[in-house]
Amino acid sequence: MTHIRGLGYLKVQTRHIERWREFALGGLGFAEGSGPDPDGLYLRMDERRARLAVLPGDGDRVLAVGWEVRDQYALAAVREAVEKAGTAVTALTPEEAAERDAEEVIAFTDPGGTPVEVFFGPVLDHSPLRTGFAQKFVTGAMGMGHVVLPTPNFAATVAFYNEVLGFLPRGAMKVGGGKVRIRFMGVNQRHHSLAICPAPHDGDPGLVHLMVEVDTLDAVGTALDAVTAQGFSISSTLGRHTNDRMVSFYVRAPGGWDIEYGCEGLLVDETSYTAEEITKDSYWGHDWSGSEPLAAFVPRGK
Ligand SMILES: Cc1ccc(O)c(O)c1CC[C@@H]1C(=O)CC[C@]2(C)C(=O)CC[C@@H]12
Ligand SMILES: [Fe+2]
Repeated sequence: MTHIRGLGYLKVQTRHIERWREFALGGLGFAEGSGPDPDGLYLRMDERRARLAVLPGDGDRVLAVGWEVRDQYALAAVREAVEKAGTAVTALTPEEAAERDAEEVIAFTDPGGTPVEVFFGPVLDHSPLRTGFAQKFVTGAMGMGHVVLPTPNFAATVAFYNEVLGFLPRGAMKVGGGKVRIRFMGVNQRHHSLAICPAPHDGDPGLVHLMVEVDTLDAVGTALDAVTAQGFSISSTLGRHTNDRMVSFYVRAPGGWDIEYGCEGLLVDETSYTAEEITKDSYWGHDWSGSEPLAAFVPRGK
């Protein structure tokens, strides 16, 4: 049983805030939101003030992966489980929680080095949402999307999410000549809210990709045209994944990680689902041959 309901927010730092602004607003059709840092880029997808926060800084790295729980009791249960597993937990101050638009937040680092936050009580923004292509982002009970995290401690990281945080296994795919498996995990009807990938190091950028889902194929195609026209590098062409049936493309964000932008993701029925092993990432498409190397997979110093 997991208390975690979905991916709530993602906070990243970048050296390229102006390029990020063009990318997210004109290219991906996020709506501009609001937040505490006047120089920050706050991106709205729904009735939250910001789902994706991009803050200017001296590097490109993930600052927090925010997982949402139902209430204060669920948050206390998560805190107890993480502490019992021997991981130090920080309870953020009410001021720090308010900065994240949440009532209460705890923070800790996972075995791969990713900064994790767990929160309840998101603050809502009820003003009309105007997305760039009049598309709707698929969030709600499915959370904001999924993240793929790199880790140099693969087994420990997978065990932490499954056994301490209670993420449900949602299948795997062999990589690296069959020696290791990428592992997918879910907490709601979205096939995966998280995937864990073996990587040579921790540290920057600490992300492989963030997937966001929209309600129409036309919005996916429109975003693909827009980021292409803006000169962003397409890491993978359009394709349909075999596990979550998502039709998506991947585009390189400033900072060396990707945004996956898709539609038509599967709804998992837990009464019949069993964890599968896929042998192809996609039924068609998803040509990665033009991809610039993902920073998470390039050994340090190269
Ligand atoms: C296989 C798969 C199914 C559903 C997804 O949402 C999804 O992101 C993936 C994996 C994509 C994966 C990646 O993100 C980094 C580069 C990878 C490891 C490849 O080189 C092939 C599969 C790619
Ligand atoms: Fe993905």
